[in-house]
Amino acid sequence: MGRPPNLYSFRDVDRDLAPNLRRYVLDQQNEAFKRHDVFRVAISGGSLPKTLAKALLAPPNGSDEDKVDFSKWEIFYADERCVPLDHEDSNHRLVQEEWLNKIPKDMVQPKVYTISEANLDDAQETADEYEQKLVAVFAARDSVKLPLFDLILLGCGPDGHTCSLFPDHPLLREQDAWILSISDSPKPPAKRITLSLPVVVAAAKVGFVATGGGKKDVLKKIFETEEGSKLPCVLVNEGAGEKVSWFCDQAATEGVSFPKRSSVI
Ligand SMILES: O=C(O)[C@H](O)[C@@H](O)[C@H](O)[C@H](O)COP(=O)(O)O
Repeated sequence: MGRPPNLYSFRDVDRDLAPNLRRYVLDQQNEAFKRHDVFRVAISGGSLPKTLAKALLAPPNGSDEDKVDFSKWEIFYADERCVPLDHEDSNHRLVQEEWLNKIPKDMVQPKVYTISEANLDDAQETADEYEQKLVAVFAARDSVKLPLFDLILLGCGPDGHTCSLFPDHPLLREQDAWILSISDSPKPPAKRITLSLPVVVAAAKVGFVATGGGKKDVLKKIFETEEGSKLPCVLVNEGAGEKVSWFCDQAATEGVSFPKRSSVI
């Protein structure tokens, strides 16, 4: 690994973490606009969309750097469950309810790339169809090795999983595909699709959001013990190094002695 990831620990989610997460996401948005006038971001489900809404739907401070321009956002799912888009297990439905539906209607809405509902019984087919959507956006697979997201925002499970990449699962060894299917997810529902590890590691930036006392043990494993060395979150830290930032609260980082920061500025 080159330089280590950044670990931020904030006192309070609403007052400290959310404004810092906003600043971080908008920095990545502004950099992406300079590069190609569009912001391509992938997001997970879990508790992340709620925190993201707190960060991104807050009133702007009036400065140029603080403008969210959803009209140039392209949102993808870092992982998705193979269920209809209006199903209670759908990450898209969760993201809509927690965040997207709350974007003021007079703003141009972001473009959202959802999975196809055509073959949900067949997780591999659903993964292939989603990969084709990425190919159409990021260029043909024979011309680029990997899609380059401007930002991937992820959660971290208590077992150290991220996206739908679970500890010790053979999918972690996949080097070629962009989107993978899993039919034996230990976290229900069993059938899902997920970005592959090489796609996550290739992103310009990767942001994790992990809050609450329930994340304390896994964060200690990820940042401090050899036992954590094969966990999917550790593989992202090792692969992407300083491109990775962890947005945590004090409850989650209690007892973690890895150097912590308390502001992105
Ligand atoms: O579809 C999913 O199950 C999620 O995308 C999953 O990868 C999630 O991000 C983690 O399990 C963390 O979830 P919490 O933030 O709720 O702990």
